Formats: sequence, C-alpha cells, structure tokens
Amino acid sequence: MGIPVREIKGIGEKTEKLLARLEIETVDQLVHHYPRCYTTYPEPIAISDIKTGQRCSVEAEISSPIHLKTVRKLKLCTGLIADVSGQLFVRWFNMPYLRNTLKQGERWIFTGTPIYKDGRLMFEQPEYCKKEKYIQLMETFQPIYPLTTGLSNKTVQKAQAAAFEMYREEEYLPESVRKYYDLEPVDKALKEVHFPTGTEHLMEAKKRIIFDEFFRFFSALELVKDREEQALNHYIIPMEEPVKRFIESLPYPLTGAQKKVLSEIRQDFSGTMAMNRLLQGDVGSGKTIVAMTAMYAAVLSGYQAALMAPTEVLAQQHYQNFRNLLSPLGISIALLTGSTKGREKREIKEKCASGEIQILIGTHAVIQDDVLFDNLAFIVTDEQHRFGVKQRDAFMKKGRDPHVLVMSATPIPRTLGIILYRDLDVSIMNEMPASRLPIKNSVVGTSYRPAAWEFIRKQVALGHQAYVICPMIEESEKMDLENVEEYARMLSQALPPSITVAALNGHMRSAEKNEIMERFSKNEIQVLVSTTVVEVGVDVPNATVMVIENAERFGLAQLHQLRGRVGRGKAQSYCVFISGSEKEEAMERLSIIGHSNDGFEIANEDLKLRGPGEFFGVKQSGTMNFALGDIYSNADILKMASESVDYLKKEGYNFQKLHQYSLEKNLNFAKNI
Ligand SMILES: Nc1ncnc2c1ncn2[C@@H]1O[C@H](COP(=O)(O)OP(=O)(O)OP(=O)(O)O)[C@@H](O)[C@H]1O
Repeated sequence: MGIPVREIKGIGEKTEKLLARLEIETVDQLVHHYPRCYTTYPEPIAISDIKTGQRCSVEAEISSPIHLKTVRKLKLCTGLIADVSGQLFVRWFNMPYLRNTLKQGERWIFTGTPIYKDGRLMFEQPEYCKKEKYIQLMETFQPIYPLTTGLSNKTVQKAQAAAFEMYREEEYLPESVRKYYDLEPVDKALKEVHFPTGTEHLMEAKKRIIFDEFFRFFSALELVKDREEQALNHYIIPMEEPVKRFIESLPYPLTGAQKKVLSEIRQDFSGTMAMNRLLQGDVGSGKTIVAMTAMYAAVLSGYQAALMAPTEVLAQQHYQNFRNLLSPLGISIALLTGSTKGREKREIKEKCASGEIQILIGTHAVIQDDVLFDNLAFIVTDEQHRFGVKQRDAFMKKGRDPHVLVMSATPIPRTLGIILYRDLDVSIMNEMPASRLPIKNSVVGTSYRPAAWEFIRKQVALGHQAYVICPMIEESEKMDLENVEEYARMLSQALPPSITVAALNGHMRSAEKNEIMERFSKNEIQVLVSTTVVEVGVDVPNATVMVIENAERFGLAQLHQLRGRVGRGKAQSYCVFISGSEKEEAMERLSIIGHSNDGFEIANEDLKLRGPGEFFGVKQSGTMNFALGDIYSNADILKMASESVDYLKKEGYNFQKLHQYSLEKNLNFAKNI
C-alpha cells in the first residue's frame, strides 16, 4: 500500500474522509485523481449583463450579512451581492465557515454559472476571490476536479500541491517507446496535468497520461489472457429440433440479425475451442432472447447456464422474462441477488450445487465464493462494461472453461472495436424488430419544457407512460437527489392528479428501486422521474415518451441508451432532448442524435465530430471508465497504446512488473471488458 493521504501536509481527518468517498486513500491515488476539465477565468462583467447558464465573473460588494441556516441536514449559506448595475442572490451548500469569511461591505470577485431558481437569477456555489489574486488567475487555467459534497475544488488543489512535494512518479516506459510516440516523461506530464503552465504543455502532458491509462488497460488484458489461454471446448451443445421449436413458439419472428448471431453461437458451441464472444447489439435489438435461446440449448444438453446482470432491477427483469418463456417448458430457474435472504438463499445455493437449478440469474451475487455449480457450461454477462476483469474472471471460474457470451448495448465504431475487444469474437446486432416504429425525436431549448409536460399528459391520457431524466448537477450527488425529488413534485403538480408521478434515484435501496420499477412496469406509476439509473436495459414497452433534461451534459452513447427505454412496443414513441445550452457545439452534437436512431451510425458520427485532440472538454462518450482518456476523442492514442503493448510483448517486456504493486487495482482498472 502507498502512503496514506493523512500524511500530506494540511490534510486533516475531515478531508481524509471526504477523499475516501472518492476512493482516494493514498498519495498515489490522489495524484492520479485527474481534473475533469479546466477552466479559464473571464473578465468580470456587470451583474445586469449576466445570463442563465453562462459561466461568468462579477466584481461585487457583499450587501447583506451571510446568513446560515439548515435545511434538511444541508447547511445553507445565503446572501446578496451588488454592483452599480444590480444585485444578485448567492448561496452555498455545506460551507458554513463562509459566514465568517465573507463579510458585509467587502468586495470580492465571484465566479459561477447563474441559474434561475425560485423566480430569480442566482449564483449557486460561486467561487470567490480577491481582485489581486483574480488578476493572476486570469492568466492561467484552472483544473476542475471531480468532487463530492463538502469537498471544494480549492481543497483538492491545495492537497495536490502538497502531495507533489512528497511524490514522484517512476518512469516505466522504455525510452525507445517514449521517443517513438513522442511522449513526455511521466513525472513531468503528471505535474503538468495538475498545474498547467500553458495550452501546448498541457496537451502534451494529457497525451502521455491518457497513453498510460490505455497502456495499463491493454497490458492488464494481456496478463489476464496469459493466465487463461483459450480453452478447448468441453461442452458440445447442439442447437437442434427442440431449440427450433422454441424459436417458432415465440410471440414474434426473430430478426435476421438475431438469427445470424444464433448461428454464430451454434458454430462456437460445436467448435473445437470454447466460445469467447461479445454480442454488441444496438439498444432494444433483442439481445435477451438470443442469450435465452442459447442458454436453453445448453440446458437441453444437460448442462447449467448462468446470467449475470449489473443491477438488481435488470436481474429481476431477466428473471421474469426467463420464467415466462422457459418455466412452462419445465426448466428450473432461480434468481440470486444481494437481496435474496437467508433460507431462500441457502436453498438456491444447494440446488445450484446439486444441478437441480438449471439456469441461475443474478447480480454479482452469483460470483460469491460459496455459489457452486454442478456442471456449468455457459455463462452470459449482460452489459459487460459495468463489470471488472476480476469479476469476469471469477464468473468463469464457476465452471471448467465454460462458453462465454458478453452482451453490450454500447455500439462502438468498428475501427475502435477491433482495438478494444482484441481477445473476443464480436457479433453485431444492428437491426430492430420489424414491428417497431422508429422513435420521433426533437431537440429543443428549455422554453419548450411546458409543452413537453403537456405532451406527457396527452400520451398518458392515451394509456401510455413516460420517463423524465432529470437535470444533473455535477458538483454534488446530494443536490442531484434533491433535484429529482423536487422535479417530480413540480411535474406532479403540473399534471392532473389522476397521473401518478414517482422519483427514482441511484441512492435508494435496491428493494425500494425494485418496487418503483415494478409499479412502473405494471402501469401503477405513469411518469417516472429519474437520474440515469434507468439507463441500461430497463424494458417497459408501454412507455412511449422520454424527456431528457440537460441533454447537452450527456455523451451521445448515453443519450442513445436513455432514449432506448422507449420505442420498445408497437406504439409510436417520442424522445425530447432538452438542451440547457444554446452553444453551437452542443446543438451540433444533439442534432446527430436527433436525426438518427441507429447506435452504430451515431457512434461513427460522434467519432468524426469530436475527432482526436479534444482535450479540454468534459468527457462525453460515457462508454468506458477511463479517468481521463476518451476512446472516441483519443482514438489515436488508444491505437498507440495498443500497438506498443503488442510491440513490448514481442520484446519480452514484463507487464507483471508494471502491475505488481497494484495488480488488483489495474485489473479492476481494466473495468471495461
Ligand atoms: N424479433 C423480435 N420481434 C419483436 N420484438 C422483439 C424481438 N426480439 C425481442 N423483442 C422484444 O424487444 C424488447 C427488447 O428486447 P431486449 O430487452 O432483449 O433488448 P436489448 O437488446 O437487451 O436492449 P437493451 O440493450 O436496451 O436492453 C423486449 O420487449 C423483447 O421482448
């Protein structure tokens, strides 16, 4: 383990705890906590000239004492600031000390993004700074870190500065590779990322750090691959008559793409090597039934099969689906998740070990040590980028070299797929069932919101349901949560009382989330206001409207996922992307998604639009969990890293050495495959 953050000068117990919430416990982890973007400080403007949603600075006097009050456990500091042109309301969360720092009558420069709330324009969480310091700031650009409630950007910046006094990153890359790809030394790059000295230097530094991220990812994959050379096929699984009959008995004909993938799986099942396949299917293309058919075939051959989903809601949904279609055929199916309790859990484990349970569906609960199988021949992982390499490994070890199918709903352009999924065979499903109508999209500004709500009312009156994805506030999870509740309240008031509106957020307990989802799927709830927890896989075909607030803040891949929650039934569906920004780039990106429902096409356009070298923006793709790198914008660096891992492998480079201190971490780091 590295040096604890507590040993850094100026970090006390409170900051230590806050950092721990971001999974930062050591100095090494802190210096690898990269800024999520950089900001420059603008020339201050008059209060009368500020505009909603546009970051700005004002030089103003504090015209009222800063008032501290507690609202639902949140400590709220509020006050008024003024210049000759007007006055502005300001407020901060959980920074009670400001009452003593900011005194009435003093002049400060406040920087923030004005919002419109409770009928007035205001600054929420603005930064504050004295003029002399501000003039210096205007000449630099400042890192903005991912934060958590109570932890300010300033605190992280100070901690970084102190950390660098005691930390030096060791170079691991051979000089020849570094020179060949024109990469900076790692210690220099790391420092520059936190303390930028100029645009060009920062771009060079980020190139190196992103290269490192990708390099570690690929080399961790190499290590996993080395440990498990492709296995022989121990389980020949024919997909003959009974499987055909099952397919014929489905309430719909399979699409051409579904049939093609099934025939690829059939070949793998009867081949000489065990299957190791990625099924990349566009949102709603019907991956589940493909997996189910193959699992059914495995069971008919006398084996067990298991499916692991990333959330309880999804595991539950799969379980229902499987039961509807396979229980009548006499297949025994069980669900195992974190909320399966005592006796039931024990029983499931016993029956799984004895082979009585033929199909096990669950969350990562299925990879716990005491879950054993009798003859597990086939494992399916849903939404693979949510699981780490380690979890995938543990799942595989539940059987003796089982066939593996991983399913992903994130379309990735072919050129990138070849690099990223180097160890998997890839099947692509890009065809929607013929019975579906394409979703109608519109990209609008916030003034359209009342019309969007009215549209929800009309659709619900027709018997349909709607989702609203709530605006995000990046600074604090707590505020996100409040936001969802408040939004749901406002929407509920705007709609007739006969319409039930419910809020769903990621902080709820699983049981609570499951219950809301279940009520939504039974149409007891008509409108679901949610954070992005509904993003993956939720399947309620009666929902026909999706409204996404602050659409400009999401990556296109994520927007496509969210939109995919509608358009799953026979009725016409609609998606309204509400943009809080009128900036041209934001609109241009959103218009891509507004014009196309094809995930693969969107992914390609996204790649073209952003191209390499967009270094300053917020990460947009949301596709993979790299801290700094973005597989789209940094596709060129991704290629370099992949090539150099191949090259160094041939040269006999010891990747183990690179990962020896933190193999666990780096295997986890390679979260995505
Ligand atoms: N060939 C088909 N014809 C008509 N409906 C289908 C077909 N295949 C699947 N479906 C239905 O389409 C819906 C979506 O399928 P499924 O949940 O498997 O999608 P998915 O590919 O997993 O999408 P996502 O990634 O969004 O979860 C389900 O309600 C399913 O019953």
